[in-house]
Amino acid sequence: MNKSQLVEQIRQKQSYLCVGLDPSLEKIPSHLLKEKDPVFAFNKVIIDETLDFAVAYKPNTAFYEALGPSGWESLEKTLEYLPSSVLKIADAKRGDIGNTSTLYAKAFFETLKADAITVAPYMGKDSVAPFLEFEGKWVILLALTSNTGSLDFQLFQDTSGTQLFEEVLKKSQTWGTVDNLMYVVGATRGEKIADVRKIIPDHFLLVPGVGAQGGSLQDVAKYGMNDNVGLLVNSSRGILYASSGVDFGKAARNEAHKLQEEMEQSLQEYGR
Ligand SMILES: O=c1ccn([C@@H]2O[C@H](COP(=O)(O)O)[C@@H](O)[C@H]2O)c(=O)[nH]1
Repeated sequence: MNKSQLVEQIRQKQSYLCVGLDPSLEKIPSHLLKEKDPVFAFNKVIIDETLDFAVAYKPNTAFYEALGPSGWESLEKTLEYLPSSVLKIADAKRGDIGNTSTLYAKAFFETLKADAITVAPYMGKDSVAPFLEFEGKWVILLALTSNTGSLDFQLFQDTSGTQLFEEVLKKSQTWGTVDNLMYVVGATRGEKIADVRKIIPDHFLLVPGVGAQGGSLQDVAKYGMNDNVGLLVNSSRGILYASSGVDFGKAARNEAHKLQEEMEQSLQEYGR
């Protein structure tokens, strides 16, 4: 999915919601455990119920890898099930020396057919470039993450006052374009999104951290929205586990709908 198709979907659905598909066997409703593939059965209901309100889905690969081969199979089936009208993001946080990155890229873009993958920037340009060589695919580079540990390195300032995440943005934006490179910026750092936008006004941001982590959607919209909206805001647990009963699909739908309505309001407020 290219940028204009993504923006078109956002405008059509009046939503920039990304649903995080992070299923764990301990948390999915117990009646699904009798299914042959409980993880896929769970994801399928979540996708069916939220599709009206979401433009992207983000399975975090850890939740599948932890289950061994069957988990990988559930991930494959989930990505296959998602329609081409949504952006399929593999949240895998990969990145390694060049030849290894190429194989990660093949695994996620060619074998699993994801549209986008999250990549860690720490190993530098040659670890990210192989992902950017895949036509029509997206790299989503970690810039300023939502966890408290982002204080350890990402907010570290050099002697000129530049913070590490700012350096990551400044340098890495030359590696790709606004058509194949996005950035992860946590919703828990709402006010910092204004600093991010000073460096990369036009790139899309993938913003996790609303819902279970308590980030503010209003702040994200206020500081992060650009002319093309430029935002994909993720919620995983807040949607997936809105109910642990047989009504989990409807409860997920309600949560996704609530977020979509807030998003629609913000789109109107900022004239997008
Ligand atoms: O900075 C980051 C980067 C990635 N994540 C991932 O997003 C989801 C958030 O899940 P919630 O349940 O909505 O909190 C999860 O997959 C994280 O690994 C992040 O939270 N922050």
